[in-house]
Amino acid sequence: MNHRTAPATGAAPADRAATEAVRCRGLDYAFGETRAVAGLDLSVRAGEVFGLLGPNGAGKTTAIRCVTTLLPVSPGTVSVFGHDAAKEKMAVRRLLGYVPQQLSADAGMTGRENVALFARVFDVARRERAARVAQALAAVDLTGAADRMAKTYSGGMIRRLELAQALVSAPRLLMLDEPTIGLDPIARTTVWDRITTVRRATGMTVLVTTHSMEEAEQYCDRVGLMHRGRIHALGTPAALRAELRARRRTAADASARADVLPTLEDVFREVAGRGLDEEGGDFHDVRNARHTAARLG
Ligand SMILES: Nc1ncnc2c1ncn2[C@@H]1O[C@H](COP(=O)(O)OP(=O)(O)OP(=O)(O)O)[C@@H](O)[C@H]1O
Repeated sequence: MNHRTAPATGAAPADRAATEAVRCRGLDYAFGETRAVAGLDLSVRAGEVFGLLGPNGAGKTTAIRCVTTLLPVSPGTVSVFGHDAAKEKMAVRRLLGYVPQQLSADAGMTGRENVALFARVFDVARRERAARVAQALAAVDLTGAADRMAKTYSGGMIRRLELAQALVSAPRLLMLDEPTIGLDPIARTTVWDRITTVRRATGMTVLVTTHSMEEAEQYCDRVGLMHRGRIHALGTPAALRAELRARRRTAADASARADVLPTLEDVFREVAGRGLDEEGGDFHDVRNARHTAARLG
C-alpha cells in the first residue's frame, strides 16, 4: 500500500488554516455494525480539485457528510480551513457549498426561486441577494431558463441548478457528491466546464466524489483512492500511474504489462486488491440514475 500524506501535515495550525482546506485525522463513522469510515486521514490543499474515488460503499459519501457537519465527527477530527467541524459547525457551514447525490432542487419552483431559497438559508445579505442569485445562475448558464419551473429542466440543467444553489453563498470549499452521475457526455462536460470556470475565477477548493476515471484524470489535481473507509493511495493521477508501473518493474513482472503505463483503474485495482471481485462489486458506477430522496434544503 502506498499511502502518502500532504506536505501540510507538519505545518503549524495557523499555516495549515491557510493552505489546507480540509483536514481529517482518524475519522471514524459507523452505521450500527457497518464501519463506513474507518480511520480516515485526508488533507485537501487550498485551491485544488481533489477527487475522492472508490467503489460503491467505500465510505465516500459518509466522509463528505462528516466534513459538511451533517454527520457528527466522532471519533477523529475534521477541520475546514482550520475550523473544527465538531466545535465550530456554523463557521464550517459558512465556508462550504455542498451538492449532494440526492436531488436538492424543488421541481415546483423556478430556477431563480430555488437559488434564492439557498441564498436565504445561507444568510446572503438581503440587499445582495438578487444580484448574487443572478450571478450564480449566470455562472451555470441558466440565465435564460431562470424563470421556468425546475420540473421543465433536463437532468443536466437540474445538476447545474444545484451547482448554482451551492455557489450562491460564494463558498471557499465546494463539495460535490458524484456531480455527473446519470448525465450524458455533453451534460457532463458542461457541468465540469462550469465548475472549472468558477474555480479559476474565485480560487475556491473543490472536493468531489466520482466513479469516473476519465473525469478524475481530466479534472482533478490529486485523487485519493478510498476503499473500506480509508484512503489507500493519494497523489496526482499521473504520479499514481507512474508509481504502479515502477512497482511492476521492480517486482520483475515478466509480462508485457510491466512496460505499459497502467491506467488509474489499474492503480485502484491493485490498491483495493482482489476484494472488489470477491465482493461482487466493481469500480465502475453501478447506478445510472440518481437517488430521488426528499429535498435537502
Ligand atoms: N444511512 C445509512 N444507514 C446504514 N448504512 C449506511 C447508511 N449510509 C451508508 N451506509 C453504509 O455505509 C457504507 C458506506 O456508504 P457510503 O454511501 O458512504 O459509500 P460511498 O463510497 O459513498 O458509496 P457510493 O459510491 O455507492 O455512493 C456502506 O456499507 C453503506 O451501506
